[in-house]
Amino acid sequence: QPKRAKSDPTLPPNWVERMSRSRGVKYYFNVKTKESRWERPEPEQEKKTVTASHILCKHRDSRRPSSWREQNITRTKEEAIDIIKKHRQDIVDGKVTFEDVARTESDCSSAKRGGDLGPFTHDKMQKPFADAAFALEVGELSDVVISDSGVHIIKRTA
Ligand SMILES: Cn1nc(-c2ccccc2)cc1C(=O)N[C@H](Cc1nc2ccccc2[nH]1)C(=O)O
Repeated sequence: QPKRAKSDPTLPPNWVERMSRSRGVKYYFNVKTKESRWERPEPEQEKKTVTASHILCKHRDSRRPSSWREQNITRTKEEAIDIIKKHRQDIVDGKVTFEDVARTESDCSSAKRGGDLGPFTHDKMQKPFADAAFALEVGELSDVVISDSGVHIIKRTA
């Protein structure tokens, strides 16, 4: 009889709560899809999606301080905020397009698509990012958004 996964009534079907040995924090695992995620899946997962692009500037305390553009990222969080603010000003001033900045400057692997993340439901992204993205009107540019990944600006595209 296989060990039954501890089923938690407040989790959606097939989701179980686990403990990450390496980080010593809880994470969630879907025994059916084998998907794992840090964010707790909400029972009434919103099916509403937004489509957005972002520019990410990582820093030395980012969840993964490495990217396609820089093997070992050592800038401070404050420096990352300054960099993102400069990008945002250049975009607002019309000196550059969001997509062109994302393509060369973003520390996210979505850079190759001009920062496009595609459509996503609220539960799929880290909360601060999802909250900011879902608060935008289509076409709107966010203020600076801080997540465990680093410092972002977000443009909602649909
Ligand atoms: C959420 N996501 N989508 C892509 C993506 C999408 C389309 C095409 C290629 C990559 C990459 C990622 C991703 O998590 N990238 C991380 C950085 C990161 N952390 C994020 C947190 C919230 C939203 C986007 C984020 N991107 C990385 O490259 O280290």
